[in-house]
Amino acid sequence: MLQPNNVVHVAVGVVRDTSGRILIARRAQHAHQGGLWEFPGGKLEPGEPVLQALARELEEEVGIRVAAAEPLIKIHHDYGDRRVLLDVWNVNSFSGEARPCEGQAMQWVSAYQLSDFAFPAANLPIIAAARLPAYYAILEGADAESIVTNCRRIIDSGVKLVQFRAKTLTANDKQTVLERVLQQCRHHAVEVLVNADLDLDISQAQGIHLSSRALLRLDRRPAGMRWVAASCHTAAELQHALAIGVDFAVLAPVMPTASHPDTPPLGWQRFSELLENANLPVFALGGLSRQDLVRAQAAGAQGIAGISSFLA
Ligand SMILES: Nc1nc2c([nH]c(=O)n2[C@@H]2O[C@H](COP(=O)(O)OP(=O)(O)OP(=O)(O)O)[C@@H](O)[C@H]2O)c(=O)[nH]1
Ligand SMILES: [Mg+2]
Repeated sequence: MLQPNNVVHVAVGVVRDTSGRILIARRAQHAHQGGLWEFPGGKLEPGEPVLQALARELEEEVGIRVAAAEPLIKIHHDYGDRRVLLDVWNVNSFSGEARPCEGQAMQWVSAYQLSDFAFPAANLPIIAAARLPAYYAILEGADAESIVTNCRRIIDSGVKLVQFRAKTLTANDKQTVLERVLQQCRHHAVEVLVNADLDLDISQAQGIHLSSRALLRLDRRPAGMRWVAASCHTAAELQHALAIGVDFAVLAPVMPTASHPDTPPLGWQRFSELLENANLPVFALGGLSRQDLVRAQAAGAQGIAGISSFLA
């Protein structure tokens, strides 16, 4: 891809072994952002396609041959002395055994250990993206029992990230149902974010999900939460999410939906344009199903969010 002359386009790999551990290496002291940890990768040569650069850099730096890679996230960052576009790919399929070919320190770590290491500033959203799954299910239901049943179906379908959005329940029921959902999810290592509009005690949950209205009212990230997410519909909302330190966003509606028939859909083209400067992981929402994952990732998304699509 052609970048403005002064932007350094970099191919970066989040390389995972069969147990899900991620490969990190330490940058040489004399290098740009020297001494900090990184995901292996490097600059594109003039005219070189990004996947070719990724394969070349991973072979040169850590001695592996990439068999397949999927787009994870693109980050634009201005270091003051250099502007970079980090073009980050998931590499789950490769041959050879990783080794530090340039004498660098190298380690395999779990996604959660990544925060124990010092990375360059641009890497914060890459670490969030590396930890997040590809599906985010929104848990709703007409009454308490159907919410608990839907939760079971979501868990059985293998989804690992859920937003609790039980808007139909009475104030009394909400907290009780949340506790049942949290218990169910904990058993299956499923993380739960609670919609902020519900106004519940969320100390046992893993995160909070802000509606776009709640997002715009805040001027800083809510404290004490592993995950802070936000619903966005516009570039301004995405920028505000980034400014206050939200970990990831949901951008909607991509396609027409029965639940919001009067809201014009963004379509994939506009969706992808909005993501160009988002600099944080974004799930696509609205009229989509699991089958749209490859399309969504090609448009720059972390993955797919949905209500009914996960209950099939
Ligand atoms: N590979 C890599 N580069 C990163 C990361 N995060 C980040 O800000 N960068 C920046 O992206 C640029 C990539 O440069 P690089 O030093 O890896 O490039 P390279 O392998 O081609 O090195 P070379 O210049 O020695 O040939 C640097 O400015 C570096 O600071 C990351 O996680 N991995
Ligand atoms: Mg490099």
